[in-house]
Amino acid sequence: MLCTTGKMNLLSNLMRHCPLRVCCHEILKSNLCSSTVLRKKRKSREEKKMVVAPAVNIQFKQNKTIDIWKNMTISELADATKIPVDNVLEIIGFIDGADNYSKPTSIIENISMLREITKKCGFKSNMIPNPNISKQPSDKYIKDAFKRPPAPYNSTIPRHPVVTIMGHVDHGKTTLLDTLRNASVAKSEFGAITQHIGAFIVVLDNGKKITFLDTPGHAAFTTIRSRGAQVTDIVVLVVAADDGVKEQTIESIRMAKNAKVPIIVAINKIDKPMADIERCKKMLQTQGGLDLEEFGGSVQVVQISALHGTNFNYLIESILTLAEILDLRSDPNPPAEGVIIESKVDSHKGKLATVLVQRGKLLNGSILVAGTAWGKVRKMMDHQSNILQEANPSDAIQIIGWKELPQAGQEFLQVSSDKRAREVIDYRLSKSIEEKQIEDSVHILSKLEEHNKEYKNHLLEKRNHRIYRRSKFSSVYQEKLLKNRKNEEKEEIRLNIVIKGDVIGSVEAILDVLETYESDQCKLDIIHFGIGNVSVTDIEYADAFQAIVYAFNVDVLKDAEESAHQSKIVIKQHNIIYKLIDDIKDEMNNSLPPIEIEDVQGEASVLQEFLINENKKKIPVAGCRCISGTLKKAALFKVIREPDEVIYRGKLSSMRHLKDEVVTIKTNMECGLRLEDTNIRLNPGDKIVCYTLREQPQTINWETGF
Ligand SMILES: Nc1nc2c(ncn2[C@@H]2O[C@H](COP(=O)(O)OP(=O)(O)OP(=O)(O)O)[C@@H](O)[C@H]2O)c(=O)[nH]1
Repeated sequence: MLCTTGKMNLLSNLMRHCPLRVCCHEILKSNLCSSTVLRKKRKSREEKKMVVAPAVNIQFKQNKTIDIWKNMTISELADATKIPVDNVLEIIGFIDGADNYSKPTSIIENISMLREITKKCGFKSNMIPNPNISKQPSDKYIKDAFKRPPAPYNSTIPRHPVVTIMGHVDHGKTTLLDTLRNASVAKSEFGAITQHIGAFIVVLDNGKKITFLDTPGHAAFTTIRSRGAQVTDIVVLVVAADDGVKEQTIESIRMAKNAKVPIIVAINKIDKPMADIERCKKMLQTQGGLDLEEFGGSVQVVQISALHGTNFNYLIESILTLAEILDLRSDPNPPAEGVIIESKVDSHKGKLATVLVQRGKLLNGSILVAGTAWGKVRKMMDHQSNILQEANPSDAIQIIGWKELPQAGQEFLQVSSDKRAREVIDYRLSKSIEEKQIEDSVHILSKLEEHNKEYKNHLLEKRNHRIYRRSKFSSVYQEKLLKNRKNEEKEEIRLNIVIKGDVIGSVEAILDVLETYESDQCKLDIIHFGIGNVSVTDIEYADAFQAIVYAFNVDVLKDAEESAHQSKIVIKQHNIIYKLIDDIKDEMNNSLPPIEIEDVQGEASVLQEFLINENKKKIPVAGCRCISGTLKKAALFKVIREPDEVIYRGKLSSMRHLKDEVVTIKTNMECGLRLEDTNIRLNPGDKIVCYTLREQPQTINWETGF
């Protein structure tokens, strides 16, 4: 609401300009205030008149009609009437029940109120639909593009299987893929040259096809997990017959099972003299948890030699049989949908992406969106560089025509036009900025929380230390403290790392593998990851969190190298994923404190306690017999009371044989032992163990994470 002075100023202004003075006097009479108030305010009105009242020439009752609409704002009304917004607000101040409309942004949702205000401004009104409605973001109209709902079964047709090869390092995945790829080239009419596009299709004599994904197996699974999209239909698990089930064999089985993708086992290298097929099968059953067909389960096993191409026909047959059982089908009608398998910038062809079509027919000229990238299909090619006019479900093809490079793992969708693609991208970009802001604040909050926790632990540690020093080294208390400390340490130990890689596929593959290495002893914290050479920013991240930088297939920029040197940040470069993972595992092991191992030197049994006088105090001495090993005075001792309670840990202040102070006592010798803590009383039957401490490095058991 306007203050009375404001109203006065406006009124005086109106009176000067308004031809209907009576009307204004009426307003004055009915809405404003009594003559007493007027008199009181006159002085100040006169003073402020020139300053507050804008010099406007409002032509009231000009009978002009303006367009108005529901939810018009005060400033929109000011624009329509051409009255300065301050004056419109002042006019509103005279209207009963209009108190809510006190700002230029106030929305007038009440239509009769809107008409009243327009009338008071001296205009007639013409009601029109809100012209801004198409410009306003609305929750009801989401500009994103989505997958279509699944097609009914009877409008789908069979499609060929998409297969991923997985297995332990060096078990023959690449050799198998190479032999299959070469076979597919040899079969082609022109014997075209294959190029690596991340996938290839094998066409059989009977016309049946199989698409093999030639990306690292893990990358294909990352896609499944991150997008919820089923990229691969079947996993061929390669196990070397001379090596059996190994760590990454188990990991591959776990990933396939998690993604609910069926497995066919290819026992490879059967040509090798050390090949032990039966041992392999047993290991797959017991360690891998696979129910093999010949033991009554459903997992097919094929024995092959990837090097010599032995039994490839059986492998192909097994894949086709399983595909038939899986009844793989898809909707053949446009628009197309699928997944980006790989993407890169080619120096000749520009931005290229290998995509797997999962649904619909993809034609030249189609407009595609993938994440925040879009493009128009200018050219489609297979792995033999054959130009294609169309691609169908389960086909893996290379596409040229991207405006921006899409990322591996993203789903692509066909949209109706360039305009629609831009609308989707704009929407996704604005949403991703919002999401990034939320993510950043969550990250900061969680880091703050962690910091608070660490600070609390620090206080706890300090407090424990104070109590520890004050206490009389009570052995029971020491035991408890040791236990507490172990628990606290458990919470605190973490390895912080930064990961940089050459392409998104490899970074995702690394992240995916790391996800499977969880340990309660040491938390792995990936504080930052990305694509490209290691830069100063990466070093800054690492410095802030005291992290190690892992560079996969990328270089370290010169200034980043200097910055790392100055801030003593370790950068480790690798070009084999498993070596990098092993290195991280080693670092995790190294960050664990060594555990203390007690090496028992000898044991004594307390026969009787003697109390000797010393400085008017009675000091207990244990009369013992050494029952095993040797007691060494310089070592540590613990006293164990039945049933199994350690009541003292510490040193001896004296060790005597008869009257002599000695440094060792051998088995069967009798002795008098005096503990450093003279408050500990001893009972016959107590056991006194002499031990030394040895530090032993800890290693994490990856099977259990402990
Ligand atoms: N004798 C024999 N050697 C094989 C066979 N298959 C693969 N090899 C050899 O085993 C070694 C490793 O094969 P790769 O195909 O590179 O194994 P991989 O699983 O792809 O290894 P990574 O890419 O390191 O994970 C190579 O020296 C191959 O020649 C086979 O059937 N018989």
